[in-house]
Amino acid sequence: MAIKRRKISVIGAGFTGATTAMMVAQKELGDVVLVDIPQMDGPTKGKALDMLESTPVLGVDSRIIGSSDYESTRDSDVVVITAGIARKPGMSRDDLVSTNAKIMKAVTREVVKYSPECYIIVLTNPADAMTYTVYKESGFEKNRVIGQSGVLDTARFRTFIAEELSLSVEDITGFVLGGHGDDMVPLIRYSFAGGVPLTKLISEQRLEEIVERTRKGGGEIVGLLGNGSAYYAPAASLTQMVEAILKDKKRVIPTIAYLEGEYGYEDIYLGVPTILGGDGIEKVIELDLLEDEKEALDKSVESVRTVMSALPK
Ligand SMILES: NC(=O)C1=CN([C@@H]2O[C@H](COP(=O)(O)OP(=O)(O)OC[C@H]3O[C@@H](n4cnc5c(N)ncnc54)[C@H](O)[C@@H]3O)[C@@H](O)[C@H]2O)C=CC1
Ligand SMILES: O=C([O-])CC(=O)C(=O)O
Repeated sequence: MAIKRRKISVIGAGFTGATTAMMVAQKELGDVVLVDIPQMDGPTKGKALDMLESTPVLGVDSRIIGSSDYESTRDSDVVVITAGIARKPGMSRDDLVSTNAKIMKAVTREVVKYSPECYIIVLTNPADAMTYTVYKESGFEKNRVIGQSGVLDTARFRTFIAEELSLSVEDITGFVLGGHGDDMVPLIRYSFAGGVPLTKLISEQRLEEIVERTRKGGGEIVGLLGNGSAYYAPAASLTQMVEAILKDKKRVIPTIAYLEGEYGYEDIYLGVPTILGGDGIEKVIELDLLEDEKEALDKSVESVRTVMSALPK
């Protein structure tokens, strides 16, 4: 039997969606379908064609098309959802909940109709509550609906630590747990520079400042951009997750996963370390937490539950 080309659909052709489509194509992870609303049909097709015309120069054979018709997404292996509104300065991610929840429901119905076997990765904010919404609307198993926050939040933390120590970003590891909000929990105890605990290399006060900058990392970019939110690092994070699934890499990365008792929480999507591979979230990894770490995570869970309580029933 002939080997089938992989297909990745990206819903929402705005800043994050278009950048993700380009990065996924550049890595030749498969063919890409970029989808937006009918009113954006021309610009969506235009962006996709422009990307396609870059492939001879880049030397990659990914086909890229733009569309406002979900028929084009038929039989996708992975669908990335970036559709919805982004925050502007002065807003919190949680202010997006009601508008984006409606969009998630509409988008999910179309995605499921054409790709009932796919894996869905959700980026749209507030990401924990939106991933929960997509999970409920899709009727998929929990491992097939995955949210993005931890790769990005950890990448920000790693960037700031690498800058502080003048070391390669590659040699900094870390985990950020909890909801994708200002009370996320960067876990210092599980973060290392070349295997050396960060507490041996950076003062407690400086680490606290870096944790605080990480927590507010999204807001820092929103403030600088003035009219939208981050998209290069979010797109790189999504691309890493798509790759982990399509290549069955079994990466140990933080994702927004559905919890059924892990860490003591039930019926919630939350950022936790997971194994991401060919069957989506193959395992939630439970780290031992100290009392203050658990308290910080409880606080983050409270914030996620508050946002969830605003979801349309
Ligand atoms: N979880 C995370 O770490 C991150 C989440 N985000 C979130 O991702 C979302 C997208 O951000 P951007 O791409 O910067 O926004 P954007 O405004 O550039 O793009 C959003 C696109 O979604 C489209 N859209 C709206 N309704 C749609 C529908 N029903 N079907 C298909 N497309 C639809 C819009 O036409 C627009 O092109 C926002 O909610 C943002 O807050 C952004 C960065 C990181
Ligand atoms: O801050 C935002 O609104 C976008 C986002 O989630 C991030 O960049 O972390």
